[in-house]
Amino acid sequence: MSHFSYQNGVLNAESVPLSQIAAQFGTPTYVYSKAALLENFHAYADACRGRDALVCYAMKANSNLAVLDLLVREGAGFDIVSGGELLRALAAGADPGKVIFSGVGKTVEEMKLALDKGILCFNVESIPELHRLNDVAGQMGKRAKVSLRVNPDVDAKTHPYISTGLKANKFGVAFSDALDTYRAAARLPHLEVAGIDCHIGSQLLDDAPLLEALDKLIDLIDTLAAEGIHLHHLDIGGGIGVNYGAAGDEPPVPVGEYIGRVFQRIDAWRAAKYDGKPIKVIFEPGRSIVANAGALLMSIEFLKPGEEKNFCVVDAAMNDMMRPTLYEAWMAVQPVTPREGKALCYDLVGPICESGDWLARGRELAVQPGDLLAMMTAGAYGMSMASNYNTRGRAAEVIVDGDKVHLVRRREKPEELYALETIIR
Ligand SMILES: Cc1ncc(COP(=O)(O)O)c(C=O)c1O
Ligand SMILES: N[C@@H](CCCC[NH3+])C(=O)O
Repeated sequence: MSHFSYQNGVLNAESVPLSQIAAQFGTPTYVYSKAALLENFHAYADACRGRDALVCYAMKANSNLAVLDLLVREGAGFDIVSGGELLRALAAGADPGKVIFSGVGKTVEEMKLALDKGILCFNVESIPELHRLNDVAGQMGKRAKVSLRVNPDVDAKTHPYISTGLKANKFGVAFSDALDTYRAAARLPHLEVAGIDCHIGSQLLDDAPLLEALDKLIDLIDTLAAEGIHLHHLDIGGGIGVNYGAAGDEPPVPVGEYIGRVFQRIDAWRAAKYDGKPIKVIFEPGRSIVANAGALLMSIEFLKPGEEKNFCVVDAAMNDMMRPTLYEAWMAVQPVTPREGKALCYDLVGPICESGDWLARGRELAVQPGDLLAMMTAGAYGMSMASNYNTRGRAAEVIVDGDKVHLVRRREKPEELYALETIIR
């Protein structure tokens, strides 16, 4: 169910008109629906109920503290990729015992911080990383729990920039090297081999590649068990993709169905081969928790008819939402208060000095300067990828809860953007 809908001719977030939010907080503003966030998280959590499972929200998708806090209160764990994300998760009250640390380039300082805070597991991606973590843990008198991120060489059939599980990608340990790498890890005194992990890519609409990767991990767990290396958890990586609403797009497989199929396979395997030994299952969804819970609200500055194209110049830009220019991603754009009248075909562009500064192309819109537009399904990889390019302050963020609106990040002021810099005299 969408928590953004037209009521009395105005697009609402839950029961608040977006026009009211724009009047109160200005534009561009990210608007999130609390009900949608919770519903999306519960699609995972409910499907895992009664199971030894953990949903670790991949906070890179949207790391606003208020979003994290809502998920902490629902029992979420977190998938982090930096020391900064760890501190952010802890600031939101996360239980470090539910935090897993992914990423190919963990620094010594990040490892120290994570060991000090007592995270659940490091998802290690290479042999040099294993050695670094072993050294750091040894110096601290600790044993680090590790899982190897195995690259199962499965085609996720998604955009090449967000496909991560192929041999050509920088991520993980090659499947053919996994056994030797586990043996090496098991010999290191300050590591405890705890699990296995993979993440083959993002925005997967079909779960077949995910299940193919799961089968490969299961085979490897059996091979390891035969060598006396017993794993306690299996982490299958990111979640299912979302429906961005482009014409002809396939709908994503429902989250509950996907998780059901994961447990079916795991149950069949444990009954047949793994002697019914317990194994915790970890999921790392990001996009599917937050994407459709968010919209980017913007105003039209100018309409600029061109010889070849008409441009609709808005006050949001590629620094607020990178997905279109970075991946040629199609994002839905809706007028907040639709007008009667002739629609024209527009490219939606921002004020940044780059031809790549576009948010949508070839959209039929009946609009006037000053009108509000909402970019839909913008809650994931929107604000978290925003920058200050062109010395633009990042957008405000609000969370709507029923008829209440909470400002959860105020708009940056231009003078804050150079406050960290120093002139040399
Ligand atoms: C290691 C890892 N886990 C989880 C995710 C989250 O993926 P998604 O947002 O597709 O659920 C990502 C991002 O692709 C990732 O790199
Ligand atoms: N940032 C990407 C997803 C990358 C996922 C991170 N591994 C997007 O907007 O679709």
